[in-house]
Amino acid sequence: MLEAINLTKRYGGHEALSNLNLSVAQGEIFCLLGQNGAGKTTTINLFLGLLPATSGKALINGVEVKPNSNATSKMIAYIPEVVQLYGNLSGLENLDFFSRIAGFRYTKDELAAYLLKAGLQEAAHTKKLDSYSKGMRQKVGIAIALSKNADFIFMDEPISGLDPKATVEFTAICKELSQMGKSIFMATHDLFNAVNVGTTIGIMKEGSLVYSEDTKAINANELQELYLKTI
Ligand SMILES: Nc1ncnc2c1ncn2[C@@H]1O[C@H](COP(=O)(O)OP(=O)(O)OP(=O)(O)O)[C@@H](O)[C@H]1O
Repeated sequence: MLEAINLTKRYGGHEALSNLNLSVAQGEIFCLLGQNGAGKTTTINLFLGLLPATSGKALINGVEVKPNSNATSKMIAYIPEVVQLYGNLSGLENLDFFSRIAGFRYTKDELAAYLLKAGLQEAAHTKKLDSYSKGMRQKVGIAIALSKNADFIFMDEPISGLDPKATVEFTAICKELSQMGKSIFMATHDLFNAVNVGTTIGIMKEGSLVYSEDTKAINANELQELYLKTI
């Protein structure tokens, strides 16, 4: 379970996040919407332990992130908009490198199995990252998350810039991860995709969570109308 309890972040005099309260259960996909500057990335960075909270708590499985980020970082994986990998290494070599950094050693077959599970076709495994599309890079990012046995996966704008086929593939992988019991927390600007992949939708405005609802309660058109009214 991910939890934010009265989580607040100020940068100097500017309150970027105000008393955020939310929880994300096992298998849930929480899609956080909001305009540029609403506080989505700040929220993710607080859970990743990259920033100290001004007040309140970010908890991962009941463990407060900031004083224990060595422990909580083992439970989480992060997929940014552009997954940063080594361009002169192959997908397999990148996965080997990053899983070793996380403390895991896998055989070549095990690494290949993670890449396949993340949807990366075998023919690409030994090609250099420089030749990969954005969608293929993201699949390596997901394979890294799987190889770390991370139960909580944070994603910041993961489908921005993906073509429709890569978006559909990415959505399918997210749903599979959720069925495996992983919790996903995703910041996105894509309302349609949020309704499609999310189990919960949140809307953030000026650092406050102003809407949070089960996706079953709303369709894409209703969400668009609500979003435009809300922000
Ligand atoms: N390191 C920082 N120092 C000062 N202000 C910051 C810093 N990082 C973010 N902010 C401010 O905090 C607010 C929230 O920013 P944040 O990046 O969390 O928004 P966001 O919802 O992720 O936006 P976007 O959709 O553009 O990524 C903004 O007003 C931003 O300018």
